[in-house]
Amino acid sequence: MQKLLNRVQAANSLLCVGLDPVGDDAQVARRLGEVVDQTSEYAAAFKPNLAFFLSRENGVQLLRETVQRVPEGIPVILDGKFGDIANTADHYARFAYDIIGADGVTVNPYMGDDAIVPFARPGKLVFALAKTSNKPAHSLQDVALTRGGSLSDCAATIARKLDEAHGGIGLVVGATNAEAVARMRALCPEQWFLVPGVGAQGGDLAATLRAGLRPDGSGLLINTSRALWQAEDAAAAARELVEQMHQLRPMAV
Ligand SMILES: O=C(O)c1cc(=O)[nH]c(=O)n1[C@@H]1O[C@H](COP(=O)(O)O)[C@@H](O)[C@H]1O
Repeated sequence: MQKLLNRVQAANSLLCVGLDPVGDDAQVARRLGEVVDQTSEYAAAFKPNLAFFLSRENGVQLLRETVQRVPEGIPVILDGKFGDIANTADHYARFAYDIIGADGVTVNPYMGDDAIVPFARPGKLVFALAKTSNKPAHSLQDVALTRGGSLSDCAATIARKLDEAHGGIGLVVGATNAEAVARMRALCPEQWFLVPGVGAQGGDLAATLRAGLRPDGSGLLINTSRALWQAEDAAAAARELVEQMHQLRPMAV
């Protein structure tokens, strides 16, 4: 987490710039460069979504170039929502870290601990899906377990225990349900949450910060993707979000 902590402090920002590139090849190559360059000053992290690269010819190469363009010191979280058994997960980890050069990943914990642990390497960040931003997922994640709590509570608890054992493991919690953010924070008081859903999905930034910030005023990475990609002035849009965070945060990071 050290790279993330250093960057959050240096930029005084909790903004994660999501990179979900759409358009033709020429537009995408140009716009990716613009968004990275224009938002870097305000970015605590970048989160390229793997699907948006894999759906293009030469997408892996484009992803590598994009990661290389991110200034030194800003963590890159590869959003692949990886989630396979241990030996397969190990290959995904090699792809994300050794081929792409990412500092972190998102993982889907449905297959259990061994879908997560191969990604836990010194200096790397692993964000396990716990309570996602999309409403249809709740028919699964809200299932009540006979032993108490819901499936998403269980995912959060697994992530907390793995963090205690391995370090560097956080949660993905959607910004579309502030109550759920508060619940996840109650279950996992210390961990970092990657929080998508502000912007195109209509998540409430103020309510999310109130519900999810730790007492030290940190612990959340607020992701927005389409809102920055589509902005006429990505720098201004990123700056505005960071300024809103400063106004809403009870304490400096
Ligand atoms: O893991 C994620 O990043 C993720 C989890 C989640 O619960 N909801 C969610 O929207 N995401 C991702 O976050 C990004 C949200 O994009 P925007 O809705 O355009 O800001 C996309 O890349 C999604 O795949």
